[in-house]
Amino acid sequence: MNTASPNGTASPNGEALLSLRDVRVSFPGKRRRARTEVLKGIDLDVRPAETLGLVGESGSGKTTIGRAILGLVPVASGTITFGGERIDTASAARRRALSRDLQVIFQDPYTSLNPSLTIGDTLAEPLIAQGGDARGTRARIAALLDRVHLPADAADRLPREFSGGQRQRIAIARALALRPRLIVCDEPVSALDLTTQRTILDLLLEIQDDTAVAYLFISHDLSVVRAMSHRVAVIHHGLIVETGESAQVTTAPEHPYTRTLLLSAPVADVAEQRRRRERRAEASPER
Ligand SMILES: Nc1ncnc2c1ncn2[C@@H]1O[C@H](COP(=O)(O)OP(=O)(O)OP(=O)(O)O)[C@@H](O)[C@H]1O
Repeated sequence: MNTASPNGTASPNGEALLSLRDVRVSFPGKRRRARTEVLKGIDLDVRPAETLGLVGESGSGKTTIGRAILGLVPVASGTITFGGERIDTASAARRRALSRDLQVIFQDPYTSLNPSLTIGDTLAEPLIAQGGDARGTRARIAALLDRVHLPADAADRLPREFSGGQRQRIAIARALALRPRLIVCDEPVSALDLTTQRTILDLLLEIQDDTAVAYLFISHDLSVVRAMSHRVAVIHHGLIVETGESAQVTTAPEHPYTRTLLLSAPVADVAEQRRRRERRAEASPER
């Protein structure tokens, strides 16, 4: 069975592209030699060409999952496999090779681009690192800028000449440079205003339609996750408490924490705010 998608395509079932099994990550704690376990046994699957939304409150461990997948924090136990290959134990050289297939877009477009490199050089870096020649690299940069709806002359300019939304387009172009199979999108629109958010989200959907790239879409914002994802996983205190089809998780959640998350999501509609207050009061009459 295929699942309905936010962008009209279907989410293919079957073999996962990325799998996390019982993944645990801990950091040094406040007391000497003590460690704080931040991920407490994460199980996750992202299928080819799908968007898995990962939602949870601040500090629940979302970014740490993304960083563990990218090899930026050590995994204490459990396994991460990508395309059938175990990657949590990959060497630095293998990691560099994996960056062809596994990419990331960070939250802050103001710090994620090197301020002293032109956009052309920023986009050329991964292409040259993977052995691209000068002519092919120039053509690919032009195609990437076109792909993210930026003019060709953007290649000669520096990041400071671009707005936050345009910088995020550049970060997306850089992530796409090597035609990855999966992009970890870590809060890719939360630093942007609402109108710009919509255009960046539309761009990500458009790119997925064209390229069948899979996204692990990390956000604290349930409405954004609902709009973007085929399936949604909910994280609470370092554990996945619920995973399911986006519509099901965001309208008829099974876990009490997901229900709380839904009721506390901000809404513009005043009548809906009132209804939620009433539902919250019913859910906890003692308050
Ligand atoms: N390098 C680190 N060293 C120590 N503690 C860390 C480190 N990275 C993250 N943490 C802690 O791990 C917990 C989870 O952090 P993480 O950034 O994964 O949460 P998050 O769900 O992405 O939150 P947010 O939405 O605020 O970014 C937090 O308590 C954080 O302080």
